[in-house]
Amino acid sequence: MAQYRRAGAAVAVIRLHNAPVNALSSAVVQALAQGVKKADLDPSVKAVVICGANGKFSAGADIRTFSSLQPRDRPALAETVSLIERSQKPVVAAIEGVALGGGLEVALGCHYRIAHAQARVGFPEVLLGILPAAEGTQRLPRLIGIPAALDLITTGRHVLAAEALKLGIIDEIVKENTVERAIELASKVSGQPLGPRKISLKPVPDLPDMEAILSEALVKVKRKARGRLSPEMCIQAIKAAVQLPFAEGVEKERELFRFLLGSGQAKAQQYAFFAERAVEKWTMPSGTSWKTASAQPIRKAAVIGLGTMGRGIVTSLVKAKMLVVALEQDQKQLDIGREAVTSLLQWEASKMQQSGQSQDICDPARLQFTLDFGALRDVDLVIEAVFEDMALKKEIFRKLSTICKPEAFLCTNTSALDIDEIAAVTSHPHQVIGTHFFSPAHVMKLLEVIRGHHTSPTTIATAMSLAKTLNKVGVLVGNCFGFVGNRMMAPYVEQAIFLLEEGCKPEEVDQAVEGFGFHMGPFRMLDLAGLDVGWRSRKGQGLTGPKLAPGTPARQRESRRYSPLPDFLCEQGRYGQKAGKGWYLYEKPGGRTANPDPWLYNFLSEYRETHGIKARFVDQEEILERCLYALINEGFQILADRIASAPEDIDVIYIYGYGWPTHRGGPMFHASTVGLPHVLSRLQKYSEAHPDIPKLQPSPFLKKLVALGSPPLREWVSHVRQPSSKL
Ligand SMILES: CCCCCCCC(=O)CC(=O)SCCNC(=O)CCNC(=O)[C@H](O)C(C)(C)COP(=O)(O)OP(=O)(O)OC[C@H]1O[C@@H](n2cnc3c(N)ncnc32)[C@H](O)[C@@H]1OP(=O)(O)O
Ligand SMILES: NC(=O)C1=CN([C@@H]2O[C@H](COP(=O)(O)OP(=O)(O)OC[C@H]3O[C@@H](n4cnc5c(N)ncnc54)[C@H](O)[C@@H]3O)[C@@H](O)[C@H]2O)C=CC1
Repeated sequence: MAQYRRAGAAVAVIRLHNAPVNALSSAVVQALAQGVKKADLDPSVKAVVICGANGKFSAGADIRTFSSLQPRDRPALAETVSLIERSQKPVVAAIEGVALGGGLEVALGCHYRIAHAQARVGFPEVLLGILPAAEGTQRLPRLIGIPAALDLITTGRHVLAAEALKLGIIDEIVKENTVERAIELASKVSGQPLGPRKISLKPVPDLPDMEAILSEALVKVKRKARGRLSPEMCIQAIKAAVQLPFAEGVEKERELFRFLLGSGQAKAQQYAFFAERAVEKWTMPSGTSWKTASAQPIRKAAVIGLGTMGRGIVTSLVKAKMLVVALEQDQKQLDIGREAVTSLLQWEASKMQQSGQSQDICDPARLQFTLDFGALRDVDLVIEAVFEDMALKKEIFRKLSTICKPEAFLCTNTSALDIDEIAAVTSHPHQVIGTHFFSPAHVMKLLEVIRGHHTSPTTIATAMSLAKTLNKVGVLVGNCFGFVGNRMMAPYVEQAIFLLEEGCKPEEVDQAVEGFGFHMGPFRMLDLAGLDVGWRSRKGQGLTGPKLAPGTPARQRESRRYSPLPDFLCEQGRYGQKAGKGWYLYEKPGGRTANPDPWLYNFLSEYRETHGIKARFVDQEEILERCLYALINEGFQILADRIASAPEDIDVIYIYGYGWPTHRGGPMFHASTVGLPHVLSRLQKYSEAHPDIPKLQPSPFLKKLVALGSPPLREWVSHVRQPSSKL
């Protein structure tokens, strides 16, 4: 928990010990406090060093214990941090690996801080829905000033040792032997006055425009947070550091922490933290899992197609220091792709430079642009990102099967198509897998990994490991049209469009959804993605266009309600942002500011008139419930079909791929929070009102869970019927 030893004659070393990240459980905190007291009482000890086992200082408070914390609990960690600072003997923090959250608070209680060059420090609490509650919001501003403290505490970003030194968080960087150097320093400074080293005694560095800085920060976080409480509370705590003496500031910090802890958002964000880690531990319905399958190393990869997705995928691979072959269909597209990739890599390099990281990512020797499939002979893995066209994809995979080495992994970035159909044209279907990146692929953290019927565990392990290498979160899912993410998106978008027919404006629907916390409402999202994408898919399915049977009613397909509104927009060339008009009007083609469009209002009125629809007022509650509960309902069906193996998989996909607000924990977590009987009853109500919309009819699995008394989310999958014909 915390080992106490003597180093030389006069220095005591306290080593935090709680694998894997030295989380500060109450036992660790207690042992740390005992160590500090013991050193203080021992006259032969002249100085103390605090460090962590396994090359890590500490990743902070033990998040797993938060669910059992009562809002009234006194944070023992804060008392220990004070105890360290009050020590009569100099205490030096030797920071290796990470000092995050409570870990950094412990370090700030120390009188000196030495860090290894690769160490990272930060206050990520805001990302867990809380704030640094062991006096961190009061010490950090005193140490580094208000603007830098605001940045660190409200974003939760990790800071590398070099930046931490510049900011004044640490006193010294070492390249090796961090603990030994800390022991040397401790010996050297013993006997020196400690007053100037106690951060709590320092004033917050004054600035003439302090009020303005704090108010601007508040406006900024409110705009970005979309209903998330913790960033705003962090600012209030920092404000207390400016306005109140230390002890009163600490009281305020505790009060805000208690409020956040009881808010429900903290629970959702902590669930999301563990869900992200749980999805790494994938299991196939056969029982094969991450424990037994091993990934193959990928040194050289190829990307086919350098359009919207391919260029971002290439950038991600290059950033991860892989050798990359980038292939296009003709010289013109190759030149366009090369230019796009080069500028993305330059942008990445400048970002890395700003954060003090090395930026040798643009090394041209690692990247080869070609039109020649022969250049793919020795690659370990290929990612196909050509047009969403089954015939074209099959042609490519047939070619890959003959050209690539037999052990190469063949991945497709298709957003919805059947992985098995693609795999069937190759001679190694067990090495074919879906790797569904999200746009922009070099930014978005999600990688939906789709296993086909024949995909081998090694192929899955390799794709999941690729996600990690690319600094993404891989989620393994089953094969069906749209997989998990896009399959759930379909009923959500469908409801949004039906709501327009019934009387809403696009901005009303978007505002309701954005008010819930989404980055973007459905119509802004559709305009960004391009309306032609869905139009092509609907034409392919015969829902519109030349394949549509003559005489098909305009608003019905196979006795289900259908809205031709998006088809009509596409027929008018209103493809969204790229065309300068879609559901909104933009300042120019490619413009980004969505303005309400009077043309669309007229168009909607005429459409309603033509089809005899009487426009009605739809309130925010109905907008939200119809869009979100239709999406969640599909999530239950996906669990029942065993396309996702746990609700956490769905939630992580929605948080990282579709901008679902983290403070609401993901769609399935949200359903568990509002209560399954409530979701069921609302779906029942809406499906009775709209019997021609099958996606509003409650999933039998949701009904089953309600009948079982709504068990907690972690038990849902144990109630899924086995086995499923899908697998
Ligand atoms: C008692 C009441 C006190 C109230 C006072 C409040 C005091 C505060 O101010 C509150 C806090 O400290 S909150 C904690 C702040 N710290 C963090 O958010 C760091 C979270 N961890 C990380 O970022 C990465 O794990 C990290 C960068 C550290 C490592 O990343 P890796 O990719 O190498 O490894 P992971 O797979 O993420 O993690 C390995 C295993 O460790 C578990 N874990 C990580 N941090 C934890 C933490 N702080 N508490 C408990 N478990 C933690 C993680 O879940 C994973 O476990 P398994 O999934 O079982 O393997
Ligand atoms: N655009 C998006 O937001 C997302 C798209 N996807 C999927 O990714 C794939 C690619 O989509 P986008 O990048 O949007 O398409 P895109 O139209 O922007 O780019 C496709 C590229 O493939 C190239 N290409 C076509 N045939 C080729 C061939 N025979 N050999 C080499 N290159 C060829 C084209 O020249 C073009 O540059 C599709 O399957 C799509 O469904 C997946 C996730 C998101």
